[in-house]
Amino acid sequence: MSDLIIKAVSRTFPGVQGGPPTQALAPVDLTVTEGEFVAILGPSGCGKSTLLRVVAGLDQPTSGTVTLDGALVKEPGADRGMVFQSYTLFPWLTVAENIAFGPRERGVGLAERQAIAEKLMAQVGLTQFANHFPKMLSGGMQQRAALARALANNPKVLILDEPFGALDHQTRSLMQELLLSIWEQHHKTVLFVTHDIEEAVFMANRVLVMSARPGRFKCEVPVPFPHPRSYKIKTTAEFAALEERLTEEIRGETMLAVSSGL
Ligand SMILES: Nc1ncnc2c1ncn2[C@@H]1O[C@H](COP(=O)(O)OP(=O)(O)OP(=O)(O)O)[C@@H](O)[C@H]1O
Repeated sequence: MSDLIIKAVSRTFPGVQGGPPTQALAPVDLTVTEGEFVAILGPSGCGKSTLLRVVAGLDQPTSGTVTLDGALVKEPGADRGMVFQSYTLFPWLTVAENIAFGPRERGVGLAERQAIAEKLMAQVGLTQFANHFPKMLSGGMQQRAALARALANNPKVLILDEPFGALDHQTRSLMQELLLSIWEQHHKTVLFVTHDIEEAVFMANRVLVMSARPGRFKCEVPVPFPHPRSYKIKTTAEFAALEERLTEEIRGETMLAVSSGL
């Protein structure tokens, strides 16, 4: 099983210009089993992005370890695909070239990487924009391309940090449905950070709430809705009850964060 195991991971940043160090993350433990979709919510500044950066191998923990499929994570790798809030496509590459970038880096031949790009462009609805450059695309289209690029190496885990945070409400809802349908087809392991409670409940199998900084996991809420899920579940009483519970949990932490000036 290619479980993602986060064991006693903490991160403290050194002080800036003689100031005190910042403990972003208390030691946290989390096991995400293969094929699970886990969403993480928490107040601003509680260390969510820090945790994802460590899992991605973009940052080193102060203590603890991250293992994927038993292998220690030390640096970014093709086994983890990432999408961030800010648009991170290479501006000098077309949509097709952006998506094929990872396979090209791994030495995949031209025909095979073109086939990968075509399949993924069809999946995210960008076939007609294969030769467009990122600046010619809307924000939603850029994030669809970013998602396709993250999937192109067929990663074991998708690491998504507020990927829809900059999108308008309607585009965001469509992106949630797209990601959910991709998950329902491929059952990738997903670690998803968001500020949007509805988004977390709609897509995840399990929602974790982090405490105010230094972040630790405060509570865990399983999401029992069966798949495939329709956007219509958002209007059910069960959905509203989960949202309400999570709102209460996060509200307490956000008030703590604000009162301590985090
Ligand atoms: N490179 C860094 N150097 C110093 N401090 C940092 C660095 N990166 C993050 N921090 C601090 O660590 C804390 C956690 O930051 P992080 O970005 O992980 O929070 P977050 O929960 O993702 O916030 P948000 O929800 O607002 O994106 C913050 O206090 C932040 O200022």
